[in-house]
Amino acid sequence: MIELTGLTKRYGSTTAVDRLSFTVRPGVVTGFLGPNGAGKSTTMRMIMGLDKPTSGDALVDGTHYAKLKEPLTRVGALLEARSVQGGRTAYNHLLWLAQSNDIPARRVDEVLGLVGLTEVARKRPSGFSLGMGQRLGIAAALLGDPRILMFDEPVNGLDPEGIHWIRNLMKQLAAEGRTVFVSSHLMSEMALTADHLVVIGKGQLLADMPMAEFISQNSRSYVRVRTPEPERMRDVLTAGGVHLADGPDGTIEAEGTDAAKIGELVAAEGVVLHELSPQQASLEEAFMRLTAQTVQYQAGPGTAAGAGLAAGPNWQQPPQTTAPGGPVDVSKVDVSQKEGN
Ligand SMILES: Nc1ncnc2c1ncn2[C@@H]1O[C@H](COP(=O)(O)OP(=O)(O)OP(=O)(O)O)[C@@H](O)[C@H]1O
Repeated sequence: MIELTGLTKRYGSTTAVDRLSFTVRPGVVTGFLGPNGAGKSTTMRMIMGLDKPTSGDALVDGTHYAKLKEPLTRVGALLEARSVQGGRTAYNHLLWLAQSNDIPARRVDEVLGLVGLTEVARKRPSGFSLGMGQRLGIAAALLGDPRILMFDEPVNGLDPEGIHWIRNLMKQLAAEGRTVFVSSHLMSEMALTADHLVVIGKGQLLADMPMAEFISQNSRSYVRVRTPEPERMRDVLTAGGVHLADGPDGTIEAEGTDAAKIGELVAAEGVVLHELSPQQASLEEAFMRLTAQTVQYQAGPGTAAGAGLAAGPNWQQPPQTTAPGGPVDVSKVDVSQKEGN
């Protein structure tokens, strides 16, 4: 278990992590999301004792990482900045780590096999591709067979087969009852991997809840309708009490009702439909919507994000999201450092 209590980190006038309190529990994959600069890496570094909190606490299994004896057997981590001694072979790098934590040498061969690097075990990591480097970092994290695993952007540089592999690996590690905490920018990947989400923006906690709840709380459900008779259809549906919004490419988005009701209303008036499809928001949409006002580095006009396509031009303001420790109204999160836009 990983427990954060009021964890805060300031660099001069920048508050990178702002009173974060949450618990990462065993048995599920917990995704850690936030826009660029939200404070994910800083949080993970503090959990690993690599950065000292300005205030607050980060505990792994009830203690500080720095106080763990043979830490690799308790916590395995792949952090963004990997430190692999260029002169050592992959095997010797892992062997050196194993020996420093009293881990038997045979475990080195095991983890090399597990991550698919057996054939290059005697090669130096300086010649490795980004994906191979990630695999070596994952091998190091798994070396001590720890109960707690943290991965910062683990699929970075991996090919589709590698991404598939790490997804299954994480699920398997969680199914074995381990604590698995993973950050990623790839929403589609996170949606397939994580059961639970912790979302931060500008260092503050925005959400801490199961994936399904996060998507339903932070997204709008609607039915997409396409018709060659838009005016007639608008009249019929509006008269039927359905709220309508303009969608892309001449589609109409009907809110607050289901496809069956819309079908019945238009059929009664003989309006022709070319499409009637309920829309389920994706994790990406829900994430963009929740964090829209906490994004530090934002694209300018003319890009998808700058044009507001992420949230959709007709979307309402984000709802209040309840996080442990109190509700956070994202519209009130400090946006004073926001750039551009
Ligand atoms: N060593 C440092 N000195 C000064 N500022 C720092 C330092 N490390 C991080 N920051 C700042 O703290 C904030 C959080 O950075 P952090 O790297 O933790 O965010 P992140 O969520 O991991 O971002 P990304 O998704 O882009 O990796 C940023 O504003 C960053 O510029």
